[in-house]
Amino acid sequence: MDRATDVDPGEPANPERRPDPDPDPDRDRDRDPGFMVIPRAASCREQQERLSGVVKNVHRKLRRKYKEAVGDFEKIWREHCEDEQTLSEYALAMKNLADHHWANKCEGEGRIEWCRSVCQEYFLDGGMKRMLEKDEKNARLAAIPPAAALGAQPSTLVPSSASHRGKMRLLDVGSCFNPFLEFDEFLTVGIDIVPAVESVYKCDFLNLQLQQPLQLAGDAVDAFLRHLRSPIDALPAQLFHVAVFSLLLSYFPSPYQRWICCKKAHELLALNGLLLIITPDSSHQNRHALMMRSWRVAVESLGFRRCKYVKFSHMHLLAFRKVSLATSSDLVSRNYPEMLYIPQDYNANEEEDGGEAEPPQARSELEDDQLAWGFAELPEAPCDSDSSSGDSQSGSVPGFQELEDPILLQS
Ligand SMILES: C[S@@+](CC[C@H](N)C(=O)[O-])C[C@H]1O[C@@H](n2cnc3c(N)ncnc32)[C@H](O)[C@@H]1O
Repeated sequence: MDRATDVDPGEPANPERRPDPDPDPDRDRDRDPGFMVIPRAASCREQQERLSGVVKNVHRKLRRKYKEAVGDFEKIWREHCEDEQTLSEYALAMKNLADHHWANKCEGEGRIEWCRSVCQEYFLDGGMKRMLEKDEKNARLAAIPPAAALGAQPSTLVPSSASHRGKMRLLDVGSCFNPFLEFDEFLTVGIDIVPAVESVYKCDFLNLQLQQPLQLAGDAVDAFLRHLRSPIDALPAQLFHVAVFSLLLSYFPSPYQRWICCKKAHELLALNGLLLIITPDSSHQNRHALMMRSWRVAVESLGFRRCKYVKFSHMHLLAFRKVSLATSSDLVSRNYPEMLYIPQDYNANEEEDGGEAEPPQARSELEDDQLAWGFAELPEAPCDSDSSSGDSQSGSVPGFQELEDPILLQS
């Protein structure tokens, strides 16, 4: 059993501590990794490292099991989801980090605020309308001679639904502590395999069943969402305006599960809905440009188009809009799921060195394919046809210990 889970919260883990001449109810909690109460004596940094250790151990253990079992993910995943003690400790640790260590914007780097502002701009301040008009203009330019296009009239095909009314229906996958619930502009549905708070529904997104879209008016759809019950096993397609994967995809040990998630998000979103992906990385923004390019190609192949990309010091933040109802992926000619890799997928010895590895040096055909156009992948790069302005913060060069799941380690 892992150190972090080998603790009975009802008993001090180390019997040598007894008898206690000066019993302090919080003292054992200070020492036991199973307790998530904020200790008085330990420094903020130590608390944060301990909590992030609990979280990182779960990620590592899952990756290790996946590698050892040579990819029999279904069995490993089932066992993982049944390990309630480990997952509850994980959920508490994440909530504790969010409540006590990431409350300061620069610690969690305002990822939730970023999602909020992207949605505001896109749905409420005319961003979607501008993008649709641009699409239409580009389509006209592609179809008719440029001279004629110069005299083209303003858009007539942009649907009136491009201006949003009512609440934005937001699905937060891996929500843990339901960070979007407090915002009035969203009708939030938070789901997680192990919710840290009651308002989050229990749901395994990997195994979520999809149903036919609801044929209901907007108000009735809202009512449907307000009456969901835990656990959620199935949801109708095209239900949401926004799907958020905040620090979700790197939880999974294989690119294929990340792919399944993106595919499900595509089906659950209405046309022109947004998929927001946030993934940890403390490296300088150019270091994993190839990886981000690769993610873009994979996600776009599902019928999305990237509309925003920002690099914060410790994470990448991407917004994709759903531009077609059909999924266009051709899995025969290109292995799109494999494109959703993360550095940890290639690190065989992460338990020993705790560091981060790069993909193998010898390039595969796939990487060769990407390399030709990969180097230009920079946040808000001019090649990003949909880019609207946005802050792009360059990352600081991380210390060695910050390399793996860095967001969980920063002080
Ligand atoms: C690193 S936490 C991120 C929490 C939160 N979104 C944030 O940004 O702080 C990842 C969360 O994803 C959840 N998760 C992992 N696999 C999941 C799945 N298949 N379905 C739903 N939630 C999942 C975990 O339980 C965990 O709470």
